[in-house]
Amino acid sequence: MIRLEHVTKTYPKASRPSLDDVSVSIEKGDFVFFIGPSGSGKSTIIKLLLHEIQPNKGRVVVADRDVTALRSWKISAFRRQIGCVFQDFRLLPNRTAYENVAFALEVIGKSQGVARRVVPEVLELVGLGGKEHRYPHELSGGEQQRVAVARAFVNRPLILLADEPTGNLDPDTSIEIMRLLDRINRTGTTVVMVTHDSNIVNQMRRRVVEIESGKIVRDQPRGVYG
Ligand SMILES: Nc1ncnc2c1ncn2[C@@H]1O[C@H](COP(=O)(O)OP(=O)(O)OP(=O)(O)O)[C@@H](O)[C@H]1O
Repeated sequence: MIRLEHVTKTYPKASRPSLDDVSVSIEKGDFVFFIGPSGSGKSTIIKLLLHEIQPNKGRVVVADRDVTALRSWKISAFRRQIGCVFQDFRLLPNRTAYENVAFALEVIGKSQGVARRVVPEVLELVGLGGKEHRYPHELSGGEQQRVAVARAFVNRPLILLADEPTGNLDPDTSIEIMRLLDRINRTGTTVVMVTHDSNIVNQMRRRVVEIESGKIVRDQPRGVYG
């Protein structure tokens, strides 16, 4: 589902590569944690997968597509296959939970009729039934992240990328969000998550890929934080 082949990324003006000859392969339906110290290159991987940045060397393959060769007019269709969740939720503040999720359908041209059917279903799935009409500021951090997960999942993406999704949440709320990601993974969605949260990694016992100074130093099935 995802392959990095000998990927090197050096940002402009940087003195050393942020990723240095990295190769990793992720199968359909996998659940993978990327861990490592601050600045080790984890978010750079996420940005490469989203085609936000290009590698200097190597190939990035996502959903059987060589992302490095993707034509610009194909980028938005490509990104539709990927749902994203971030540490800071990134909800639209002046739209309700329902509208935030419906917006993800709207931008890909789905009708309001489809939204009326699908959005309540997915909000129910993330445990927000009854809170559809709340604005983000009327929801707790955990609830806001549930909205973000619902928005990421509403198009049933092949891949869910989560960059520190529990970074702003307390331990109990973090576990609830992880349960949700686990459920989504069990529907066949490949989940790639960047995290510093050792509790979560140790509880989930999924594949762990550890990065240090732009290199993979550990790749372990059912790993722990270490
Ligand atoms: N746009 C940029 N321009 C120059 N250097 C960058 C840029 N983005 C990231 N870097 C550098 O690349 C390296 C890897 O950064 P990256 O954000 O991938 O790390 P990370 O592992 O996600 O860190 P954190 O856990 O703190 O989020 C760091 O040394 C960082 O300073």
